[in-house]
Amino acid sequence: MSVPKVSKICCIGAGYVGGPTCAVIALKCPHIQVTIVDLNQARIDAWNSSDFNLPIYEPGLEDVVRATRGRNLFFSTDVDGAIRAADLIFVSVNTPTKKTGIGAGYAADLNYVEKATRRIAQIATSSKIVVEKSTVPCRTAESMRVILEANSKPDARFDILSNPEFLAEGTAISDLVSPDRVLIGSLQTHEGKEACKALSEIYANWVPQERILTVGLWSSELSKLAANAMLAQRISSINALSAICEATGANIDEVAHAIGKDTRIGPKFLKASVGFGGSCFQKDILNLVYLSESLHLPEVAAYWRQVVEMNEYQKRRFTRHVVDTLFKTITGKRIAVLGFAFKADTGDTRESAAITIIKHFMEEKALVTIYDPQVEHEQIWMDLQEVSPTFTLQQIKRQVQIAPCALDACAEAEAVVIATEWKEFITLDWEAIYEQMSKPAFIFDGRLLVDSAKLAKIGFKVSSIGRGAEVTA
Ligand SMILES: NC(=O)c1ccc[n+]([C@@H]2O[C@H](COP(=O)([O-])OP(=O)(O)OC[C@H]3O[C@@H](n4cnc5c(N)ncnc54)[C@H](O)[C@@H]3O)[C@@H](O)[C@H]2O)c1
Ligand SMILES: O=c1ccn([C@@H]2O[C@H](COP(=O)(O)OP(=O)(O)O[C@H]3O[C@H](CO)[C@@H](O)[C@H](O)[C@H]3O)[C@@H](O)[C@H]2O)c(=O)[nH]1
Repeated sequence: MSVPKVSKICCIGAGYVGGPTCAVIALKCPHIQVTIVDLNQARIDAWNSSDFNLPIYEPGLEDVVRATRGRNLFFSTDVDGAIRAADLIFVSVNTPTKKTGIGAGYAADLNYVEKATRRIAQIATSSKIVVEKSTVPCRTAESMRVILEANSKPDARFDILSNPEFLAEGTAISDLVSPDRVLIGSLQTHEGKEACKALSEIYANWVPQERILTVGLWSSELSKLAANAMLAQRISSINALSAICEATGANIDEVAHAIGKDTRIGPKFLKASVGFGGSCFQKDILNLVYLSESLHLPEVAAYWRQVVEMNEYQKRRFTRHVVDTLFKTITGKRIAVLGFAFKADTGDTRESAAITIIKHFMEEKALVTIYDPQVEHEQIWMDLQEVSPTFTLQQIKRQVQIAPCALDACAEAEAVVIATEWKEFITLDWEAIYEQMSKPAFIFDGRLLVDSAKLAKIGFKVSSIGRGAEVTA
């Protein structure tokens, strides 16, 4: 068997990964027709919208879609048609943490992956390369293979590859255009290696060969969980140190800079924060914890679980510090929360630290005003309802407001909390904000974003994560 020729690609799942990933493939491979399909009609309509009001906010994404949509990139709800036509199918559906049943709270819910796999087996009338793009537990490809083989038509054979995605939201397009590496896992059989070559050739249209790593299937699957666990572990480590800094007068930025200069450690992912968020870190570590427990490795499970526990501690510690500083009560006090997304340059709020912090503020009966430049208001209400099921939406709205700009959010507030590292918060008219706030005016910088000395000069009482005593004028 020779390397299969790929002229048509189907991507199942038009979300944060499927959309940008396959849009960039379409951009870089004009000779390949790429169809991204989803069951969610509203999402597909947004991808197809005439004013390019795309379902996700990602810098540079609109330009890529403008250049390719209708040329060799198509969005559709015709899942079966796209499966039938494709030579290669990416499975890029969601794999959230299970909420109920065996492994609830830890294991990945593989229901969406299984449904997509069964659909492929049912519909395909010719051979396909099926690529796991979703983040899945180690050996999921084996389950996919069994399902596909048990249900396939006589002329259809399937080769399964693992090709985890490493893009980060907010920088997805540059990560995809210039990835640190592309990882492809395959069975080490002749057919597996040929399928791997077919996918490598697609990436080779723009990714240098030395950055395309080909490994075994299980190594590829595990590497994705491992990469996220290692990245999150760095953040929990620096956040643990930030607590020591606050208690001793050391400065976490100085510590991070000093240790990051060691080339064995490196400077990235050492920014102390109010806690990591996003749809991946927590989910993937919990998945690794579950995997370790399933493999009867309780010490390994406990080690990784601690990364998530430290993150929860950091969020609790931050809220407690706000309450303590505001004279041990925030009941009825106005608090402006700047930022609701889990990081800057995205409208995504999944597992955002802001959600947990605001929940704690609501429990303390504070009056919260939120401003975020990208997050849809409906999303904020949905997130707050989900995190506080004992509150009705009406009750939430009595305590929480959403402001159209940062200045409005801060008006008459007693404290400003910076929860997301949006650049625009650095250059706000802080003097005007100070004028409008109750005094003493507090700022709690959960992202080490603003110039605390400058703000202290204006009159603010500034408190930054991982910095000793509060900076005041
Ligand atoms: N978000 C990220 O930055 C990121 C980065 C790397 C990897 N991942 C992983 O990629 C996967 C997808 O993540 P996401 O953030 O894009 O999720 P998402 O929820 O944004 O998108 C998944 C999409 O799949 C669709 N879908 C589910 N089942 C389907 C089916 N049977 N047929 C057609 N469509 C179906 C859903 O409607 C949804 O639109 C996850 O496993 C995630 O862990 C995410
Ligand atoms: O030094 C840092 C770096 C990040 N964060 C926070 O950590 C979270 C995650 O940030 P980031 O990793 O940049 O964004 P994600 O989009 O969640 O990307 C991660 O998760 C993706 C999904 O698996 C992977 O593909 C990426 O490689 C991995 O970086 C965010 O809340 C950040 O604010 C910090 O607090 N300090």
